[in-house]
Amino acid sequence: MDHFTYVDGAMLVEQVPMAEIAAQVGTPVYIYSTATLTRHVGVFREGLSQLDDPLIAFAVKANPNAAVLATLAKLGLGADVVSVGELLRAMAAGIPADRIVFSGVGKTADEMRIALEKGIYQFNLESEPEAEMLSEVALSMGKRAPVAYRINPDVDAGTHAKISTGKSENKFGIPYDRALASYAAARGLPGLDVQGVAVHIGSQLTDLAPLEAAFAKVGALIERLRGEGHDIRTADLGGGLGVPYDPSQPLPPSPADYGAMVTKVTQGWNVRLMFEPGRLIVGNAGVLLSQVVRVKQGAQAPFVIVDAAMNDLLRPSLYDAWHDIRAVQPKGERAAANVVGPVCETGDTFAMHRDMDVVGAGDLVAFMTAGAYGATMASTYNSRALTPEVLVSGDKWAVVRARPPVEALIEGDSIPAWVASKDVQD
Ligand SMILES: Cc1ncc(COP(=O)(O)O)c(C=O)c1O
Ligand SMILES: N[C@@H](CCCC[NH3+])C(=O)O
Repeated sequence: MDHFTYVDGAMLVEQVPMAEIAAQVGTPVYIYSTATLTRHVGVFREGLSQLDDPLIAFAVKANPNAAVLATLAKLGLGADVVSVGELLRAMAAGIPADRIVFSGVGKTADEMRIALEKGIYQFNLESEPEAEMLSEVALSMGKRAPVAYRINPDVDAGTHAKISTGKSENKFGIPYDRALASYAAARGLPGLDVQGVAVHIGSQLTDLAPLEAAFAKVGALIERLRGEGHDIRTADLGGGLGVPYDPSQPLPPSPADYGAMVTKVTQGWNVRLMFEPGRLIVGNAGVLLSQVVRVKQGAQAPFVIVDAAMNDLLRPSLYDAWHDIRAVQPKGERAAANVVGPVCETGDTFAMHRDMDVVGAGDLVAFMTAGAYGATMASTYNSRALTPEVLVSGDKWAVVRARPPVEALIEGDSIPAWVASKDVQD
């Protein structure tokens, strides 16, 4: 698989004028590559080429930027959404409702109503009370909701504990052992059309074995459900395939290997297969460009203080995630450094004792593999503005999310009269 590789100040798949973007938009700024997005969709599709009409529903949570979604919509992808906000964003970007699947343990009645009005392809239910609520909402609208149950196969995905979703202690899905009972109960709910089975065991998976084990459990369940008279027509195999973050680590399994495994395991299932890739599509299609504010002496290694922080890219502080950090114009020298942001938290650290390009104040650095779970997880902590986003396509680039004006940093709150009043009260 090809990656969004960055060589001598330019990305391999697409020439990105980093310095020009930094000068015009300012830093920090997320930059996405259309060519790389397109390539990743192609590589994933190619991996699944032995399957009959699979539905590839991009996990919007990985990158909900409107221009990114519109690019993926043009390439024919559907969407996996987990909130009404994501549903509306996906549709506004041109993804049709009949390619949208709604996941998540906490869908509210209002969210269900809107998704039913739009006519989405499938609700992935995660509990019996949720099934009962959806049935009631659908009946009140004179509709039947197309549903699958997401099963929890109790498989260890071998990834970071905070992004593992398929172990019995995780909040996701219905217990595998209760699945037959849950499906039987769902069949008795008149507002539901039970059409499928779903699974998703975690993210950034670097081994196919746990995926294969989970899919085998789905296959066995489909057979038993059919035996009990359920008309199972879909199987949603989720997302989760990992991407390379650290060039010194072995490459994760390729989409071709994944596709071969899926083709083998799902032989004879006779369902429409669905997939929910997120990171694989966008991870290596984006970088976070930042500028070095200053370099400060440290006890063991210098602190390179950059203008991006944990509020812009949370993954290193939340999961100790590793992102490659490269100088846009390397000087040919390397040394150990600690890369930190300006936020008042020790956890606002991108790298410790990292062997990296030597950089100084004013230099641009790129955080690689930042297209997935980057901007989407940003916050305004420390009253910092949300990071702007840029999309590159060939020799064109455009700001696809503007940096809010400084004034916006104090907008939104209101001070009630009793607080504003100068009167001193009790
Ligand atoms: C239900 C579901 N589908 C798809 C995804 C996308 O996962 P990934 O970005 O690892 O492909 C996630 C996130 O882990 C998820 O929770
Ligand atoms: N946010 C996580 C992935 C979570 C996937 C959502 N279930 C990450 O950055 O790796």
